[in-house]
This record gives sequence, structure tokens and C-alpha cells, in this order.
Amino acid sequence: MDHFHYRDGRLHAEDVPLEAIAEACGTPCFVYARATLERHYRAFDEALAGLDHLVCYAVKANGNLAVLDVLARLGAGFDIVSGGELARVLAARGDPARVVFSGVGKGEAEMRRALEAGIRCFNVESAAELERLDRVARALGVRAPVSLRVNPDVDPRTHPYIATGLRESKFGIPAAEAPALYRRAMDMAGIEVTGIDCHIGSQLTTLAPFLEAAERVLALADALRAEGIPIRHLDLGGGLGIPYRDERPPEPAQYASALRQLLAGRDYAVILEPGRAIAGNAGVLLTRVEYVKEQGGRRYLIVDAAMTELIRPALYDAWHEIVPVRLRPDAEPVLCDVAGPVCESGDFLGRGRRLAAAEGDLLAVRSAGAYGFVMASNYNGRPRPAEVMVDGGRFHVVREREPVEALWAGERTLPRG
Ligand SMILES: Cc1ncc(COP(=O)(O)O)c(C=O)c1O
Ligand SMILES: N[C@@H](CCCC[NH3+])C(=O)O
Repeated sequence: MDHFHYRDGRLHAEDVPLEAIAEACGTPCFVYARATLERHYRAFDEALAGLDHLVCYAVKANGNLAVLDVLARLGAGFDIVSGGELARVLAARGDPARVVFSGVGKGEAEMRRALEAGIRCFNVESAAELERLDRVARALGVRAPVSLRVNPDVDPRTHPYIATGLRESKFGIPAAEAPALYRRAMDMAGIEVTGIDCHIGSQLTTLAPFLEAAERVLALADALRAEGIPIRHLDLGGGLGIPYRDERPPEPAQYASALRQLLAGRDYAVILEPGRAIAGNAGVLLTRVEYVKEQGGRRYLIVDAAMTELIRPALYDAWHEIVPVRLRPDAEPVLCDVAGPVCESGDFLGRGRRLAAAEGDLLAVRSAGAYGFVMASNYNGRPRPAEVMVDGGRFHVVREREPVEALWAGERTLPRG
């Protein structure tokens, strides 16, 4: 569900016609709906009401400061994977005490910064990381709150590039090795064990893998508690999918009610780290048709957005709905490939789409609020696009289009002579 809808044949974000945004900000540009972000966050928060819980929005999905600010004001926590994401959360006045830090490659400086900020928990992914964190924390004279990220070896049945909980994946610690590592952690002066963590993958469209993983993590947590290791929270990661096309992923309420049953009679706090489910359908990518080109029996709409703004189709062969911003009731839709200006044959936003579009028309690529702008690049010398947030009847430019000079910021030529 989102707040993008047609009125009088024109696509609106809440009450704002997207044509007005394109006019004011140019294209390509991302448009986010505050109301959708809020509704999706609340769906998780309310579904877990009554349980001691924290919804830590995964900043990697969309780290725009305005997005983080909207969520921070609702009391959200944040799941970060780098010092850069921590800096963003702090810049958006997110509460460091509600931040969990995931990721397989945390550097010392990142650990130090997170300890100084006073984050809620480090999700530690290896023995070497645990040792490093212990050392960094002792040097600062503090104890680092820690969960071990265990790898429950569950097949999430999603795209292989975004499955993370398999035995052979680079993430986490094999569940069988976790107890020994927890025992070691208990003896470390710079470590305070507080929880256990897992994350099995992204864009999951069924509950079964989540529950399988949760059961395994819970069994492990119970066993650890039984030997006196103080597991206070279970962090079950993110990964709940969204409907891009005809997927019917479970609602947060269904997920939460299954979790409640699983946790009945236990007093673990629960942390979830949803990213896509909060931001994905809260955004569209606006683009204009530059050329219509017939070639080799195909009709191409060459648009001004590309894999540089939305890499998901090129990277995962992902499907995003592409719709006209102004309906043309009298034109016959025809099969088109929607491709960008980048010099790669893989640079497409959608193939084989029925669209009635002509040069100059605006299109909206839907479900682009997560893993869109954050994965944007400057390939082919393309500045990153503007981001706009619609809030009630108004829109705000929450990030200007990157100025072309930013393309060479920090670069220099060799000295002459
Ligand atoms: C550790 C961790 N937490 C949370 C997320 C967020 O995932 P999603 O956007 O699928 O909810 C990810 C990304 O898959 C992740 O790696
Ligand atoms: N970037 C991926 C999701 C990655 C999840 C990160 N752990 C996507 O667009 O679907």
C-alpha cells in the first residue's frame, strides 16, 4: 500500500501531482511519501505492541536524512552497517541508544565511533571481530554491548545475491560455533553480552523461513541462558518482502503474531530490522522519455533515468512497475523496452512493458523507495538525482540534484612540469 494514486488521469503523491514535481526539480528524481513511510513503520511497531520491542529501520534501504528524521520522530531505532550510516543517523537526530550495528567488516574507527556514541548493540559476525571489539572497547574504558549474528542455515527462497543466512554465506557465525564464542565473550572485559541476532535475506515473500530461523535462534538463546549467558534480546533481522509485481508477502501483523506464539512464556525483547518493507513502496523514480526508438523489431523508450539511479533491474533482473504519469486514454499501449542512456546493454528499467508513451512523456518507476538512490552511482559521468519528500499537500526537495562539479570533488591532476 502506498500514497501514489491517479486523480483526473494524473499520478499524484498524496495531493501533489508528480508533473509539478518534475517541473520544479527536473528528472530523473526520486519522490518519497512521508505518509507511506509512517504507515509502514507503524505497522511494525503496532504489530509488536505489548512485547518489549524495537523496530530498527535498516538505513541501507534509504538513508536520506529526511527519511531518517521522519522515522526518528516516531521513535524508530536504526540498523546501520557503517560509520557513514551512523553519521547519517546522528545527523538526522536519531537516538544512538536505539542503534544496532550489523556488518561483516567493521573497522576499528567505526567501532570506536559507535562506542563513543553509545549505541544499543553490535551485531558481531566473527571471532576476529569480537576480539577486535573487545580491544577497542577496553582502550576506551567501556564495555561493548554485543549480540552474535548466528547463521541459522535457512534457505530464504529469494534471489541468491540477497540471501545471507545460508551455511556458505559470508555473513554471521555458524550456529554450532556460537556457544563457544559466547563463552569466550563472557570472559572479555570489553564485551557485555546482551543478545543474539540473525538475518537470513531480503525480499522474503513467505513466513516459513523467518519462523524456521526464529525457532533455531530461540532454541540457541534458551540453551545459552540455561548456562548463564544473559541473552536479553533476539534480533531477527529484516527481510520482509514487498509486492513489486504479484508477490503477496506477509503483513508485519502476521509475522508478529507468529512471533508472539513462538515467544509465548519467554521474556526476550525483540528487535526487527526492516528496510525495504518500510521504504520500498514509499518511493517512485520519476523519469522522462528522451527518445522513442524502433530497432531490431523492438520499440525502445530511451528515458533519462538509468541503472545509475536504479540498479535493481540490471543487477537482479528485478521487476519494477513502470506507469505513465499522465494517462493517455486515446493512445494504444504497445510493447516497449524502457532503457536508460548508460552505455551498457544491461541498462534497462523494464523490458516488454505495455505503454503508450511518446517523447517528452513522464513515467514513474514504482517501488523505488528502497535500494534506489542509495545504490546510485556516477557511472558515465551522471550526477546523482534529486530526492523529494511529499508531506501532506506539499513537496520538499530533501536532496538537491548533485552539482556536476561534485563529480570530481577531491580529485586532482598531476603537477605540471
Ligand atoms: C543485517 C541486515 N539487517 C537488515 C537488512 C534489511 O533488509 P530488508 O531491506 O530486506 O528488510 C539487511 C539487508 O538485507 C541486512 O543485511
Ligand atoms: N540491494 C538489495 C537488497 C540488499 C539487502 C542488503 N542486505 C535489493 O535491492 O534488493
